[in-house]
Amino acid sequence: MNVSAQHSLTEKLRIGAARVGIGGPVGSGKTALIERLIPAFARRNVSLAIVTNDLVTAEDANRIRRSGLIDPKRVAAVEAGACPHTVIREDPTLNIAAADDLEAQFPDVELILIESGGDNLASTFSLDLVDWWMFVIDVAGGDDIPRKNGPGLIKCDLLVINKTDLAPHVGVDLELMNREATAARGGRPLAFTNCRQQEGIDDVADRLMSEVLFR
Ligand SMILES: Nc1nc2c(ncn2[C@@H]2O[C@H](COP(=O)(O)OP(=O)(O)OP(=O)(O)O)[C@@H](O)[C@H]2O)c(=O)[nH]1
Repeated sequence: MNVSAQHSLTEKLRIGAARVGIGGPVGSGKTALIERLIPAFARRNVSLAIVTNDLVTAEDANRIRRSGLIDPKRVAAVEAGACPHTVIREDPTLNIAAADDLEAQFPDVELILIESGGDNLASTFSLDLVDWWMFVIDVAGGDDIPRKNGPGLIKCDLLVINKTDLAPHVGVDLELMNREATAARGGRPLAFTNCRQQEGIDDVADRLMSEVLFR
């Protein structure tokens, strides 16, 4: 994490919940990752709230509310009405307001996960909105994705490569993907997950515990 991000994180923690972005292409498994992280944070006694972003619906928020994993009132929906990155980067006002509202309703909240709508590889989060962010790609999108050097993949605090269970079915060499993604990120961290079989989820949760919540 760079110095300004660290500073922003320290400032934010002093006045409220830490805010963590989850971005990535359509269908890479952002909502599935949140559904796995909710119980992982419950086991770690972290008070959680969630903001989802969709284009013109509240589809992802309703899916999480229906899951029974979290109090539905702790899930807020933002309808972007535009390219998803506009409301997480250019003008994050709607998302900041949604997170502020959750904090006002639930003063004990320690961590707010903000899921972007599915976007392209150039999608990034404003540090006015989040303190730390993940970018989720999936194995089925192709093992050439890390070689494309998209800003989302390069700049995020943690790259998550999901759907490892599909690797044998789509001819992806996970070791090669690991080497190329690590090189593209200059050695910064990445995690492999399989949300279907809950693999790698605890590693992601533990990283957030130490890097974001300092616990
Ligand atoms: N095989 C497999 N399927 C997965 C995994 N994670 C998610 N999926 C499936 O991939 C599809 C998309 O997952 P979502 O969690 O909806 O993806 P998303 O990134 O939130 O999608 P958008 O919000 O539309 O951008 C669903 O059918 C999931 O069940 C995984 O690790 N393995």
